[in-house]
Amino acid sequence: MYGFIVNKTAGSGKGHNIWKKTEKELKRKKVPYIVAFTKEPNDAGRLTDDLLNSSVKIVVAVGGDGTVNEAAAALVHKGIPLGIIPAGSGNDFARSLGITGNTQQALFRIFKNNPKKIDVLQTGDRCGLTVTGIGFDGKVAETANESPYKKWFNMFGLGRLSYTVSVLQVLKSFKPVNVTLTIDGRQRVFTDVWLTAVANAPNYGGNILICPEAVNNDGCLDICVLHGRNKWPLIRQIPKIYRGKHTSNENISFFRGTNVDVHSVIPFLVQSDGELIGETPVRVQIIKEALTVL
Ligand SMILES: Nc1ncnc2c1ncn2[C@@H]1O[C@H](COP(=O)(O)OP(=O)(O)OP(=O)(O)O)[C@@H](O)[C@H]1O
Repeated sequence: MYGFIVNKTAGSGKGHNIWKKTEKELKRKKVPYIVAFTKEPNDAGRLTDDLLNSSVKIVVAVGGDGTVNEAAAALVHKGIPLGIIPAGSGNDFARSLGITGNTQQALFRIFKNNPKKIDVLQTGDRCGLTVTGIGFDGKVAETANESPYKKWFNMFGLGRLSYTVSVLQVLKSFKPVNVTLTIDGRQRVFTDVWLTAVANAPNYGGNILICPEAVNNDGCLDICVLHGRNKWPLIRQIPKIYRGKHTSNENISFFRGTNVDVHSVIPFLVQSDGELIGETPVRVQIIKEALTVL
């Protein structure tokens, strides 16, 4: 039995149409399923907990990164696989697994039932699947999520552009600060840090390849630090950062580890999977093979 958790409001209402398509296909194929609809934030986690107490053998999240994140957090170490039908504006985690926006293909992938164990990020007490971003993109997540244009871009199928517009907005006012990273016990101090990205998957923010080498089942965090007093050298790198080609630059440093503590002189906002989750100081750890995905 499949258990579907559906956020009809994901992608500014795209979730509703995508569920209609999915349901039609399930009925056509006479697939046994139950469905529960989210009504507010955190419902996906609660509804997944309910499904774990039923005869459901596979949980499928129909929504964006927020919905998928909540369902995944409830499935950590439970061994029940998570399938995804992308319906959000970013869909970064789905994309990192190679799941496209084609609903039928996403559903066929679930029916194929080829489970894979992956690592997850733990940021404070929160579970994450893609990237925890500290500093610049914490502010970008706040700006994008509160922006009136996110809804409009979504309506025209241009959800990824809302992140780009937010990046440009935050660039105007953001002030870098000194940051200390302690990676597996080794301390590193950076001046004028814009962003520390701690990744389990290469992409975030609508397919920005911030840590192009990140792999979700290698037991490692990939860490990228953007630093420098002057913003222009970093701005010039933005097109390269989008394509993951920013790997040799004096203002950009990469590290690997299993555990990183991030302290900043002034508190920096922290986002994980696109949701604001707090401020520095923060600890991010990898939890090896904690989630099974389809
Ligand atoms: N019925 C609902 N009404 C309002 N908010 C909801 C509802 N159901 C879920 N939510 C919340 O909406 C938030 C956004 O949902 P989701 O991430 O699925 O879509 P999105 O923001 O459009 O996509 P993405 O995160 O990929 O950009 C989630 O954090 C979720 O908790």
